[in-house]
Amino acid sequence: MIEAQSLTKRYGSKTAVDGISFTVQPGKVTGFLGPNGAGKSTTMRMIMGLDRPTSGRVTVNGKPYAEHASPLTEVGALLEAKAVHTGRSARNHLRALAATHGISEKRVDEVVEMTGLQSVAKRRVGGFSLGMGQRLGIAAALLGDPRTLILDEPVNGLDPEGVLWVRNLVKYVASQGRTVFLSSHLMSEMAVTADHLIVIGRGRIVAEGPVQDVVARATSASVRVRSPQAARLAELLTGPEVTVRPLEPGLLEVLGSSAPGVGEVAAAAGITLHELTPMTGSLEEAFMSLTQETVEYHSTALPSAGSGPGGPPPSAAPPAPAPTSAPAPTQEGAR
Ligand SMILES: Nc1ncnc2c1ncn2[C@@H]1O[C@H](COP(=O)(O)OP(=O)(O)OP(=O)(O)O)[C@@H](O)[C@H]1O
Repeated sequence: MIEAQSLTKRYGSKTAVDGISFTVQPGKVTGFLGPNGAGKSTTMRMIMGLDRPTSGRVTVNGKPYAEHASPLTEVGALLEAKAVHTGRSARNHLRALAATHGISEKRVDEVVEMTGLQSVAKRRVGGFSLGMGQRLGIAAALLGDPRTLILDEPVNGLDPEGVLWVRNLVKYVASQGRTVFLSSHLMSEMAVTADHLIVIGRGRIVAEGPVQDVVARATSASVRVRSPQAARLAELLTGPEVTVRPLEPGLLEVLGSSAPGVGEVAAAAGITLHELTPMTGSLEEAFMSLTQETVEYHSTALPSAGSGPGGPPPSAAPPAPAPTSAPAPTQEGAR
């Protein structure tokens, strides 16, 4: 279990983490979300004793990290989102780490195999791709078979197989009753991986709870209903608390009612339905709505594909220098 009480970190005049209190429970995957610069990495570094809180405290399994006699078996962490640049091979890197913590060579082989590094275990880590470096970082985090796993952006740079593997790994680790705390900017991945969420913005907690609750509170549910008598149905449904929007001929979006409610109204009026679908918001929508006030690093909207003189943008690169009238992305505030 990780427990933070009024945890605060200031760098000069910048308050990176602003008096947050939270508990990360064992037995579930807790996702840590927030826009760039929200304070996620700083919080994780304080948990690992790599940054000293300006005030407040954070403990892992009841003690500050540094006070654990055998920290690697207590907490495994991946905090650097880049490969370790070293002339050592991956296996030797893990062996060295294991040796200083009294961990067996057998465990080194186990984590090499678990993370899919067998074929490159003898290669110099310096030549690793981002994804292989991530796998090595995760292997190091797993080395002590820790009760608590902290992963900062673990899927960054991983291929789809790697992303799926991380998802299954953290779910498995949590199912063993261990504590898992991970950050990611990939909302779709977090939605299918985490059980519980802590969302921060500008160093403060803006939402916390089970994933479904966070999404339900921050988005509005609606009902999609398809009917050959859509206009008549819209008339009957519309009321002080119910809004109906036609999406296309014969298809309505109903806000303020439920699928059973819409079905009852239709049945009472003898209206035929071809579709009745409850729609819930996505985690991405919830995240945008929860953090819109706290985003420090804003991007400007890009022109839609094909609208500029050069046609669709050639790649995902930002439009700098701008080929159209769109200004280049701005950065507010300094990191
Ligand atoms: N060593 C440091 N010195 C000064 N400011 C720092 C330092 N480390 C972090 N900050 C600032 O603290 C704030 C929080 O940074 P942090 O890296 O914790 O955010 P984050 O949520 O992990 O962001 P990202 O999603 O971009 O990784 C940022 O404004 C950052 O610029």
